[in-house]
Amino acid sequence: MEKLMISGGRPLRGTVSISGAKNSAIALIPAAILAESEVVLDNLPLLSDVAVYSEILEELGAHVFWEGNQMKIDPSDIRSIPMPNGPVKKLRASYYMMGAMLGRFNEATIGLPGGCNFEPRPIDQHIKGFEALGATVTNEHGAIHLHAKELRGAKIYLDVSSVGATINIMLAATRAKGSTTIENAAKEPEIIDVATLLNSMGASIKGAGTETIRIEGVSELKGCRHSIIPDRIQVGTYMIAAAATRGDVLIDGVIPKHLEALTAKLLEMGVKVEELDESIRVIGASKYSHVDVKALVYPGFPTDLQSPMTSLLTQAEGVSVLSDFVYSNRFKHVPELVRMGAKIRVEGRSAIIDGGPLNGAKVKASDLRAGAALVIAGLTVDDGVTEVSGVEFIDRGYDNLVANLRSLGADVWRQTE
Ligand SMILES: CC(=O)N[C@H]1[C@@H](OP(=O)(O)OP(=O)(O)OC[C@H]2O[C@@H](n3ccc(=O)[nH]c3=O)[C@H](O)[C@@H]2O)O[C@H](CO)[C@@H](O)[C@@H]1O
Ligand SMILES: C=C(OP(=O)(O)O)C(=O)O
Repeated sequence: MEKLMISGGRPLRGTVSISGAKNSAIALIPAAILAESEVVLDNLPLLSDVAVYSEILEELGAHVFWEGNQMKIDPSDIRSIPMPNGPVKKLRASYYMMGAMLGRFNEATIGLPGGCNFEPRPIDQHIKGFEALGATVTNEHGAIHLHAKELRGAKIYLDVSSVGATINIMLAATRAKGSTTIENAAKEPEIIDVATLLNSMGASIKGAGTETIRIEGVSELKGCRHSIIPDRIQVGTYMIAAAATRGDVLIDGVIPKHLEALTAKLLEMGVKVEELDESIRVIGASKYSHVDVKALVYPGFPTDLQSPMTSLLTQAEGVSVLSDFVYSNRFKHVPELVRMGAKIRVEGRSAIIDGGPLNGAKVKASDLRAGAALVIAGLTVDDGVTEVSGVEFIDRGYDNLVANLRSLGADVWRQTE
C-alpha cells in the first residue's frame, strides 16, 4: 500500500494539461460493445477505473488494445457470460454493463457495483428504465439478472435526474424496437459525450444535454473513432488547488463552460479566474471571502467538487456553508480535515466551515474526492507534512497527480506504507 506525502506551503505555479473525463471513459468503454466492429477512443485518461473496465471487456472476449491515451476495442468476439463477481465488483460504473449487455444480447448477469460508497447509492431508476424497455430484472445473491425477449421503446420519467440511469437507459434503448423518451434526464456533459459516440456508431439520439432525450432504436451499430471530452472534475480540482495555495496556474485542455458554477464561486471568493478558449488561468489572492455553496445536478456546482471545495473554504475568512443536494452524506473528508485543525461541523446535508490555517497530520482518504480534498488541504499547510493513505481511491480519478503537482512546484511524493 502506498500513501501520499505532502510538504505544503508552496503556491502552485505553472501549466498543467488535463486528460479525458473518467466519467465519460467508463461509459464509452462499455458503449463500444454495442458495435459490430472496432471502436477507437482517444484522449483516454490513465486511471485504475479504466484498467478495470478493460479487464471486464476482455473477460467477455472483446479484444482491447490500450496504448497511452488511446484504446481500441474490437467487440466482434464478445460473448454473453454472467459476471456476478470479479472486476465488476471493483467499480461503481460496472452498472453500465447492464445497459450495454442488454442492448447487445437482450440479457445480462452482473454483480452489484463497487467503487466509492460514501453513502448508499441506489440503482432503482436504472432498473425502472430497463423494465420499461421490456426487461425482467431480478436481484439474486448480490447479482442483477436482466432478460428481455425483445427490447421495446418506452417513455421513461426519471424520479431523480440520475447520470448513471440516463446513460444506462440510452445504451439499452439504442437497440430497442421503436422510440424511447427519457424525461427528467440528467444533463451532465458526459451524457452528451456518450450520445455523441453512440450517434457516430449509427444510433439516433436527440436531446442529450437537455432534460428530454429521444432515442430511435436501430438494428445495428458500427465501429468509429471518438475523442473523450476533458475531465471537468480534474480541471476543477486543479483550479481549487491553485486558489487554495494562492498560486497562479494555467489549466490546459479545458472546456471552460463546463466549469461555470465553480468559476462563479471562485470569483465570489476573490480568486482571479481568466477563461480562454481551451484553458483557464486561476490566480490566487492573499484573502478570500466566505461563500455559501450548493452542490446540485449540472449545470449547478458539481457534487464531485464539494469535498475539494471544503478544503478551499478553510482558507476563507469567516463562516461558509457548503450543502450537497445530490449526496446528502458525502462528508467523510470532514473528520479528516478536522484532524488537520479545520473548524468544520456537519449539520444535515451541510458542512459549516469556519476559516483558519491547517496543520499537517496523518489522514485517510475514504473515497476519491475525499482524497483530493485531503491533498489540497495538505498543500496549504505552511509547516509540517501531511500523510494521506487510501491512495488507491485517488488513483481511480486523477491521472498523473503526483507528477502534475510536482511540475507545479509542490513537494509531493508517494511512499510505500
Ligand atoms: C461514474 C459516474 O459517472 N459517476 C458520477 C455519477 O454517479 P451516479 O450516476 O451513480 O450518480 P447519479 O446521478 O445516479 O446520482 C444522483 C442522485 O440520484 C440518486 N439515485 C441515483 C440512481 C438511482 O437509481 N436512484 C437514485 O436515487 C443518488 O442516490 C443520488 O442522490 O454522477 C454523480 C452525480 O453527479 C457523480 O457524483 C459521480 O461521479
Ligand atoms: C463518485 C465518483 O465516481 P463513481 O461514481 O465512479 O464512484 C466521482 O468521480 O467522484
